[in-house]
Amino acid sequence: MTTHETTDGDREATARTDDGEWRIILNPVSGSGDHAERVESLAAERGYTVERTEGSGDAIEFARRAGEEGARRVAACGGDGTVHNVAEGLARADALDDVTFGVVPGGTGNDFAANVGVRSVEHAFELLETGERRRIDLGVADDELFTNSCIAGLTAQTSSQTSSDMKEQFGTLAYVAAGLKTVREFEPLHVELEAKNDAESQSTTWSGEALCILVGNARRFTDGGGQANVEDGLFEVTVVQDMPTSKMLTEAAVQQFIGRDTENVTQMTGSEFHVSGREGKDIEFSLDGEIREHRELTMHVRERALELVVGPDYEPAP
Ligand SMILES: Nc1ncnc2c1ncn2[C@@H]1O[C@H](COP(=O)(O)OP(=O)(O)OP(=O)(O)O)[C@@H](O)[C@H]1O
Repeated sequence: MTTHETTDGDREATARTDDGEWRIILNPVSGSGDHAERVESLAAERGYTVERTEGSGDAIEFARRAGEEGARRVAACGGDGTVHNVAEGLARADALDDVTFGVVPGGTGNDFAANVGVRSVEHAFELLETGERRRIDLGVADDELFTNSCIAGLTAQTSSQTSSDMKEQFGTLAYVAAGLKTVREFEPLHVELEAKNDAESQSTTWSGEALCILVGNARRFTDGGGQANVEDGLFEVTVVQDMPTSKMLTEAAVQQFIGRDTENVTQMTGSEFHVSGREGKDIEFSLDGEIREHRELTMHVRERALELVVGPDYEPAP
């Protein structure tokens, strides 16, 4: 039994069905699809419950049900999309405050797991028992949660084709340049952007033609300290302005050399971020790799909204 504070201060008792064990929502087709049996057997040894998804909406539904049934420990096993969907399902059940969240990497990129120091399936199982718990920020894009990042533009289409190693090794511009090579035609985004920092009543605006907009909550984009701090209540936003590919490759080299951003790359931070297209067309956004379309989008940070099991290498702002 736990109690919840209601808005008018009354304490409301809620029956919960916590049995103290983990409930793992498993995407059996993520990554190379060879993790499911291993995960099920590790879970069975420990008496954890595994729920296998059978279709694309299942992870959200299973997580929502877990939240409604009062599960206290819920883990997502899959890639970034699975983590995204499980967090979203818990939010829909209004259960984020009541749950400890775990990540078992079983996807292709596993960016989120890597960012929070979870190295492998076996490592994840060790951590579920003994790992440190931290409260991390979540992003909200209109009504949908994201854990890692919200990306618009070129990289929204290509992020799934570029490994996270590559992003880390070569930095944002090289990553974007690599994206350009894989897409024959790409129209830059004509956008107006505004980042607001509520705590400091500051706002930064940008308008122009962007190749991509990277809004990071936890994701590592550049090797020069460009990772968003996942506990500071702020997004780290990187905007890459449209420029010829040849220039981009030169800038990528410069960026690599000086370790910070260049003329055509703008950085902003804020607890709120607004993107609006100037051409009345929908813009494709990748929320943790899940593609959505919006004509405009408002994002805000839910500061320290989720208790997460992290690995020993975890640092909020490496
Ligand atoms: N049983 C299933 N059958 C088909 N699709 C599924 C199933 N379960 C989940 N999905 C879909 O799989 C996608 C999530 O894949 P996920 O991102 O976790 O793996 P990945 O793409 O291999 O890894 P990463 O995003 O880390 O590179 C979601 O879009 C989800 O809807």
